[in-house]
Amino acid sequence: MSNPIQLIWKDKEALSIAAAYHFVSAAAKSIAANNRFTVAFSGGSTPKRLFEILATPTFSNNIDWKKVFIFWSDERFVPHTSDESNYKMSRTALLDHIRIPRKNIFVTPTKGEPAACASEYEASVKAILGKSAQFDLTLLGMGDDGHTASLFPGTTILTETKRLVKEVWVESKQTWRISFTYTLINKSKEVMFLVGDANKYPILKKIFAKNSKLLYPVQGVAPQKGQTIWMLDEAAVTGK
Ligand SMILES: O=C(O)[C@H](O)[C@@H](O)[C@H](O)[C@H](O)COP(=O)(O)O
Repeated sequence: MSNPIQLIWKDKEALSIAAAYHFVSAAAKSIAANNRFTVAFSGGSTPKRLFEILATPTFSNNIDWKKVFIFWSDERFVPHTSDESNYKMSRTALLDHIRIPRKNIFVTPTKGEPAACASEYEASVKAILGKSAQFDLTLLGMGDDGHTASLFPGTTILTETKRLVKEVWVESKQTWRISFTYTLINKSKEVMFLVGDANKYPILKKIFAKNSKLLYPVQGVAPQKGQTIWMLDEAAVTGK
């Protein structure tokens, strides 16, 4: 496990542009090495801005989308047409504007029972990634309660070790979610957190403190063989 890298940008816009450059370069490297780029998207307003930037020709023309395979690190258990859907957000911000084969987009199933949908999604992950279950890049955000993906404080998924994807009941939101587990996230070659805004400061301060205690789900993200990059803005690291 490599030490996490922290990069601090002036504001959310600068952070998103930097993340877009990083995404282009990560895609190019993976495609050069393995002829494909496997990436997990996340929800939240920060990834949304990244996706909008990636949709502009400057960025999208530099990505060989035919070789990009997209999953979601977590999804709300709502129809794909719902404004709550992370897939819908990604579609409107990015996927509708690029030429990517439909077969490269692995939308989280959200019809029927959450447990069956989670198993089905796990099977898709295994089918595409094979035994290694290693994404080239996993994008994550962080909520102001310290959750990441749908690994919320106090939920049973936090102690799941066998599964790669699981359904989770989130009491605080009275809703089902489908989420990657730590096991899957921590196999990733690279994890990139996108965290902007002053409301993230109280948690960042605690988790980046020397000898920090294990307090929040986000602290369980530690890729075994991969690299974590925190893309932060000044507001998130100063609280101002
Ligand atoms: O579904 C959710 O609970 C949110 O989408 C969440 O997972 C999100 O990633 C963080 O709250 C960060 O969101 P921001 O990028 O908007 O700060």
